[in-house]
Amino acid sequence: MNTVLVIEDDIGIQKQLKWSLSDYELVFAGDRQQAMTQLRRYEPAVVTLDLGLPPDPANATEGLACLSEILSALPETKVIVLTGSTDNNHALQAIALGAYDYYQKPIDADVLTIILQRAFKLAQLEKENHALRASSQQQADIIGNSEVIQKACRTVEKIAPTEITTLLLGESGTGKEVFARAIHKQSRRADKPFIAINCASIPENLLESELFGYEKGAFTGAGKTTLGKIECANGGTLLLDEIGDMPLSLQAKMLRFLQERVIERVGGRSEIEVDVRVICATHRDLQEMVAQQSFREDLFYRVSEIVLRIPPLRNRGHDIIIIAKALLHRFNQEYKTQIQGFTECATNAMLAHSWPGNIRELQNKLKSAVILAEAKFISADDLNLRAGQSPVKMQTLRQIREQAESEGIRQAYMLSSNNLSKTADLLGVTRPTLYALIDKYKLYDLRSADADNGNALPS
Ligand SMILES: Nc1ncnc2c1ncn2[C@@H]1O[C@H](COP(=O)(O)OP(=O)(O)OP(=O)(O)O)[C@@H](O)[C@H]1O
Repeated sequence: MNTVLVIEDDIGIQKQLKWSLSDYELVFAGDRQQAMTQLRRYEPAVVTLDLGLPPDPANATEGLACLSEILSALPETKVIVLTGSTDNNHALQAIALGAYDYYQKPIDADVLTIILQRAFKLAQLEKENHALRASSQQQADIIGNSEVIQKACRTVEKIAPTEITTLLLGESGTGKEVFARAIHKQSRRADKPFIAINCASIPENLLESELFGYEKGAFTGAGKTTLGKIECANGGTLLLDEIGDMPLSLQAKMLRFLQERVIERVGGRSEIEVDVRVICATHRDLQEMVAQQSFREDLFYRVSEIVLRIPPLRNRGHDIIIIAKALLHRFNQEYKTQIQGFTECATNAMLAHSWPGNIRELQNKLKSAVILAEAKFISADDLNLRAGQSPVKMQTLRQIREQAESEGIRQAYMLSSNNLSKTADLLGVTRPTLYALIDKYKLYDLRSADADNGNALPS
């Protein structure tokens, strides 16, 4: 049942509303202070507000102040202002301040119900729109349409809302940190810190104090109490990158933190509780390290409650080209160049290369190609790749067809200036078919950009 906050000091009207709006859960407030308490407690999508509130019920001053306070606390709230029958000016003032609608007393339950229904419908649409934008934004960093990447993205969507400790496995440069950020962004911790620490890049003797912090005087040079990365991530997410490189001496302390979610700063005596979601990443074979006793078995099971394998770039088929195009666009902007694309030889060479350094290697090659290229199209030579071989990885006919379809949709979309109706016309399909294809290939950014153009999304 939808909740409506009714801000009304007249007990008679409160009762009348309770009786006539039985389809809603009504919560009441008689003045501004109570209103704000109820607002924080219930976060209702819709509020009705009587402008004549105590201590000055004959005027609208308190009601208008209450309206401003509501909208600055929860700007999405739909506030329906209830006014006296001759109170047109105040009603307009309220609309100018951001009220959703106004309604003149005496109350007619049928009319008010219609206004409420519309307000809830709009609130619901806005919420869905935000979610859609957020999800296309969140996945926007992980570029790629290949089956393996889409599967990994689906796993991210499933694990993000949980608190499970995730282990990201993948070769160097495959995007483990990008995936860790995607999990964070889609979790309830999204507006809290995301802190990453690379266990391999910090000298063994410093890693403990980097992670756990230290008290003033804990060692020579410890001039003031300093928080470690774990405490800095409190409320948010901590990425322990290259966990396989964590020295054995520190692994026991890390295990205790993961089990009990308490830490002790170096040189400290008290236990500090922390609320941190942990994601670990490594390119090492942890199971092999357990077998060789260089990684604690109990820690291994703790960090790998769920394992997500990030596929190497060479297994992502045509994604190589999609990522290369996205990077080219970025570098064109960064270096103010106008390279238009890749020669056919360069495309084949990229598909044939085994990319041991994965996306980082692709980035580096492209960056220097963009800076050094002398023509409008980047050649295999510019990329320092051997030209002309055919792709190493054979794809099934279905994969080839799906990739072509998804690329064709993007091309038509670009040609029709980001307008989905025109895209559908260009492709010779109906709008519903196009939407179904966009869903199938998860091209959600097309939908949200189209909404920006003022076109309605299908329900
Ligand atoms: N799918 C992707 N699309 C575009 N860029 C990506 C993608 N995945 C990763 N990148 C980029 O590639 C680079 C390497 O990614 P990242 O640092 O996440 O890899 P990693 O696996 O954590 O590497 P390492 O193991 O060396 O720490 C980053 O600049 C990142 O922005």
